[in-house]
Amino acid sequence: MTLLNHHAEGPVSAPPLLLGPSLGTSYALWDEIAPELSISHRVVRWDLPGHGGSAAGLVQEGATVGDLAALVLALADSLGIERFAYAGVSLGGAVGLHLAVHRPERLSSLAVICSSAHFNGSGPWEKRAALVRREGLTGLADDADARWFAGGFTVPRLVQDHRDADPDAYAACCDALAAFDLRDRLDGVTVPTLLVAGREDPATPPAHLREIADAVPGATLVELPGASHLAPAQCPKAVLTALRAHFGQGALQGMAVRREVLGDTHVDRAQTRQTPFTARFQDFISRYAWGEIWTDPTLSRRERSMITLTALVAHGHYDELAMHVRAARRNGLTPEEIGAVLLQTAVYCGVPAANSAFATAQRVLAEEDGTSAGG
Ligand SMILES: O=C(O)CCC(=O)CC(=O)O
Repeated sequence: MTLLNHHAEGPVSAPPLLLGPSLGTSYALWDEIAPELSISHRVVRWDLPGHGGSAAGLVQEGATVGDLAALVLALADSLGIERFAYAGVSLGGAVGLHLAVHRPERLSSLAVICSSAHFNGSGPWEKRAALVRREGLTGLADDADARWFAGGFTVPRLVQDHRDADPDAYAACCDALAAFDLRDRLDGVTVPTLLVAGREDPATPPAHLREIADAVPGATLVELPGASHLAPAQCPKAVLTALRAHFGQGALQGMAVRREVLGDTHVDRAQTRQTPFTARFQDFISRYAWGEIWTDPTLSRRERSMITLTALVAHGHYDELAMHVRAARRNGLTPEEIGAVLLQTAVYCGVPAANSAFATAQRVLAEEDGTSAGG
């Protein structure tokens, strides 16, 4: 299958972040931002069909945002990326909203920039698609600066990309915008969502982003003064700051839970011992184990402690077991309950494993509670 043209940067082991472009542009829209984000993420930016380096034949007349989202998922699949953070501008943002509504299991976090849950109905886009199918893109590209940028700013490369886009693919993308309306699905979005609006954006003014922010539970809205429709190109620093804060949230939240469960002493020690070599691993633990798994309310912290103790016994990780016996006490398990968990591991993990586990737990409980853990 032909894939969307894309550019990947950043460590392959870093959390994936996909960046989507707006109509008429290419992944060059992210030139000022992607290299910065790739310090902490595996950044994959992609081109719309018939734009940049993507084949025009990837979309046909009557295309939908769902079709574009399917192409993005095919790209992610081809790169072995199951779950990813996503940021998109305008049509690229609509793709992100579609994924959040229809394929939430694929998204860890979403940023929708200068975009909307609807693009003012089908009329203007049907007209634009017909114009481009008839006359090509030259006229529209000539006017691009006024639609995309504020205050005489321009990015010649992006305007050139607009001029060079394939008219039929561009028109098919207009068809997708014409049919797009997710307003009545926004209250079901569960992925952490950031909205970024350009105060000077004539295409998707702040009211469009505010409408999403008001409907999506827990969403955050940032409005950028001086930014028009292509905020990542015109105000890259402000957009980068907003994206960093949003996509770094998992690590912050995870660190708070990590401290609650493992205690400040342990976490401070781990932080002090951190080196450039281990920093990525420490960040991964905070963000993923603590920011995603331990924060998931489906199971209580007591239940998670019981599962974790069992898994550590099963694999003979006695140093980690000692740490998690302390965590289990902090999560409310009594010494008797910890003993009952370890007794059960004797059945499912084996008596020698449980024997070592009891010795470890007895030592820790004696230190923690100043008792001999029931003798
Ligand atoms: O180029 C424009 O006129 C803006 C088009 C729009 O709002 C959709 C997009 O940028 O993806």
